[in-house]
Amino acid sequence: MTTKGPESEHPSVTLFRQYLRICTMQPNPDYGGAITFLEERARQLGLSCQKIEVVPGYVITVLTWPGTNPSLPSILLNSHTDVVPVFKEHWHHDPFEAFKDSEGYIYARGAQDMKSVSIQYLEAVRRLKSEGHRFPRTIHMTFVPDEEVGGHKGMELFVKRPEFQALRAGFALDEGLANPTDAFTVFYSERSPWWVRVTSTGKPGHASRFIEDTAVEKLHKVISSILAFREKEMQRLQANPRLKEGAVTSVNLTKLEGGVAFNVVPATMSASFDFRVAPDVDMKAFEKQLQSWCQEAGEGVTFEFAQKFTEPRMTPIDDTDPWWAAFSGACKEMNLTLEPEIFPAATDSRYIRAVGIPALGFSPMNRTPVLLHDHNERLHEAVFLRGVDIYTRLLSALASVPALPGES
Ligand SMILES: CSCC[C@H](NC=O)C(=O)O
Ligand SMILES: [Zn+2]
Ligand SMILES: [Zn+2]
Repeated sequence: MTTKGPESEHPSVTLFRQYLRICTMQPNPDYGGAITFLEERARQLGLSCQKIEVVPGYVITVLTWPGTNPSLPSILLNSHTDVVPVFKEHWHHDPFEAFKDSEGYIYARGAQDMKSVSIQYLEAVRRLKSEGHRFPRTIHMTFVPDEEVGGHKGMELFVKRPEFQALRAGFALDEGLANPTDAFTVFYSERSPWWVRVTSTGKPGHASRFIEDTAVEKLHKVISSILAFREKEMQRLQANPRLKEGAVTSVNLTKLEGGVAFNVVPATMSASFDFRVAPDVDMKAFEKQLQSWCQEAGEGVTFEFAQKFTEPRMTPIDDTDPWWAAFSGACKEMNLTLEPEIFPAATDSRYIRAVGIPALGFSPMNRTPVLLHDHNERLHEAVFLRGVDIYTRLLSALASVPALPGES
């Protein structure tokens, strides 16, 4: 591909790179900078801009393009403004410079997750507006904080607010993942994060002795049970090529804490696990399973949750569903191949679905390696620009879905 000089760069790419330069990295995101940028976009696009502070310092920004039939439920385009931390020494370019190499790859934290999508929404709306289109359904673009640390000060609170109800969302789009093949992945559900800390207590003493009933011995038993379960789920995934990662439950041991000295047997030890529970799992039974793994290990072994989501939902993906028909129909017209899957991690879609709004996770990045949260996160400008084209068609289709039975 020939390299274009900066003077010939597509304005959507320039805007994308400007947004990437705002350092909204956790744990100290420059949310103010992002909001100022979005307010300016609203002004330029002639859209109204609402700001809803759900917790002091945590603002949801909503840009609205009214439809011609405001009595119809709206289309919600959600994206989060925060990004995850970087290990700067592993990057080939400054992660907040949005460097574009001679081939057209844009390197930046947030290039895939998910500042690309935010700008693609905005640029698709800009294009449709400038071409003079109007659609029956209102389109709201929500820009939310806090997603990367769980959304507890973002979307989780927002969906319970009257301002959210007032948007009257009938259908939502949120983030997905890149796909290295020619196809595009679309997510109709997601696994539920369960962060579990197991704490074991036992007899302390001098570390030169064979002390019985130690905290470590019992914790070791729990770890073995959970890692055996991990192995079983992994085998189940590997044995069935039809199963994708999101369809089984995963777990990783992510923290071990305890101990005071080499020669002191500690009275307490803990292990932290990141479970991602598949949406078809009976959650009550699964919690009982956790309980029995702890009980079987002996006295004084307990567990607590640092994160527990229990309301997974599936967005319909059969052709009789009008939203899916509009989404997949528009993709078909563009000759895009879709691969519907369950999102393996967690996004704000889980809160949207849990209040009864169908949502699809979709980030239009094909022929792109999955680099979210990774070093050298990058996106090719051509893939980015094609994404704007794709949203242009998708929004036209979704915002034109006629009144559904029961909608007025
Ligand atoms: C479970 S709260 C943290 C949410 C986070 N989301 C994106 O990576 C994730 O770890 O899935
Ligand atoms: Zn994300
Ligand atoms: Zn992320």
